[in-house]
Amino acid sequence: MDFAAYVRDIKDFPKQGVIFKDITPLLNNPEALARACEALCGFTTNMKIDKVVGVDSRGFIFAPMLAERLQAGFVPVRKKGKLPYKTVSESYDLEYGSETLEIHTDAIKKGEKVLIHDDVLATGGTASAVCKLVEKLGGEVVQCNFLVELTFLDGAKKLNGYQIEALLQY
Ligand SMILES: O=P(O)(O)OC[C@H]1O[C@H](OP(=O)(O)OP(=O)(O)O)[C@H](O)[C@@H]1O
Ligand SMILES: Nc1ncnc2[nH]cnc12
Repeated sequence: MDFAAYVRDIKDFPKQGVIFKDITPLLNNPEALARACEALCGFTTNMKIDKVVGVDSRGFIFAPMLAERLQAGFVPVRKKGKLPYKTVSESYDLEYGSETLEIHTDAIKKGEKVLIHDDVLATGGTASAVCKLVEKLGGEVVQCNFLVELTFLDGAKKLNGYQIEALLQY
């Protein structure tokens, strides 16, 4: 399927100079949504996955669907101040700002195999912060998968040593 036909460019959002990859047309189309989910699952064939981590907020769209299909648990990584229990946190820069992400301390057990999912890999700041959070809890990151990778922003370099998969590359 031509997934690219369902991702549109929005110029200067959320800031001047950024070309925002908007995945809502893909979410809006039942066939594209189902095929995208299937393809993301396909990246993990023959892998044992205990937990799927989704990143606040657009990572929350597919990560629970992937978890259900992979018979894994779902773990939300949230922006600062949103998780109610004890957390560990990590601050980072992304394409258009900086942020702090948090995870519950009991969300991942030592040695668990973890798939990290987010909609977009841009500079890699977000995903590498999430890898650090998982590892702080003793989890093993077995793959980071994305709908979209903006290769010109070199996010893969920041994720050196991790397996990265993306449905679409620009
Ligand atoms: O590779 P990076 O440069 O770190 O950028 C990628 C991150 O940016 C976006 O999230 P954003 O923080 O805009 O939050 P949102 O999902 O709530 O829109 C996107 O969903 C990724 O999480
Ligand atoms: N250009 C972009 N489009 C959509 N999400 C993003 N997150 C970081 N950069 C982005």
